[in-house]
Amino acid sequence: MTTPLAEVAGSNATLRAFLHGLPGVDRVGADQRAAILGTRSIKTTAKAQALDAAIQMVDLTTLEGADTPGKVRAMCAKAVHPDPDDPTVPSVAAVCVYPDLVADAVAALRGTAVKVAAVATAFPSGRSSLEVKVADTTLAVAAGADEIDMVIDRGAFLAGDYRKVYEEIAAVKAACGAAHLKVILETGELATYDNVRRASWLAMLAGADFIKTSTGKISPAATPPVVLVMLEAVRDFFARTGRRVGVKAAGGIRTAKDAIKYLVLVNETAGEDWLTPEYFRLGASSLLNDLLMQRRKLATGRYGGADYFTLD
Ligand SMILES: O=C[C@H](O)COP(=O)(O)O
Repeated sequence: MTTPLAEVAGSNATLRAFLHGLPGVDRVGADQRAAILGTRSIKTTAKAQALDAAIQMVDLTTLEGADTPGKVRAMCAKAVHPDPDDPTVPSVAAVCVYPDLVADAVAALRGTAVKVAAVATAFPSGRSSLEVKVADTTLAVAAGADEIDMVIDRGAFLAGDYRKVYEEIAAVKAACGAAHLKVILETGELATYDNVRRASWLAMLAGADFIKTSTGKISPAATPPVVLVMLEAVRDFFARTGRRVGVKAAGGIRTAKDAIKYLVLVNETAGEDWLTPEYFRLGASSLLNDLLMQRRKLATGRYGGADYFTLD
């Protein structure tokens, strides 16, 4: 890694040389380390803090073709007051919706600290022209989105056309203006941990504010070893550049137990500076209720039951 980073993106050849010059990921080592960290137990007091931290890091998500303005408004109400009977429960970080529902979410969240994230760039496949992807982003930002979750062109990435992926991310970042850009790698389609590391660096070089595992539409989605590899990438990128990029684990995260495993992974890999909604998010459509149930169980000794809370 001797090329100055400013020169790395000059051509596809320089990008390829840089990305393929990154140290290879020890697959067995990454799997084992993630598994070991996943078994770490934490004290009851730390668990209470971890549950609240996890709630504050949730991007409460609905990404269905059948989404309606009413469903988004209900989700926004839940995002602000996850448990209306318990005002001590913190709000989540953001809601995440399709671009056409941004205006409804913005109206519902006005005056609150909850951000509005929009998936853009022909989510989830990313199969459209750059013009369409930039327009998708521009419209979502104009409607009030604070954050844009874009997908990379996995076809171009897997074909080795890194420059195309870089240019798309840079163009979408420019279209974001003040909005934060989360770049979805769709790790379940990248085949190897080495590719996850390369895609992470490529996204960061192109200007990502966050790197995100998955769309939630492909299996496997977020897994602890993949998130570990991404956390190592943001840590190493920060050491090299002084710029702190966030990580969003998204897709298939359903339980408080799994959410806490990710927080342990963040703490042990990137460090506690990343343990804030500014730098770590959990993208999930149906995690919040389990976090609320476990929180209540810890406070009262009893489970409230899933039907006690409004639907995720
Ligand atoms: O960005 C977040 C994901 O789409 C959520 O996926 P999920 O429905 O598996 O929780």
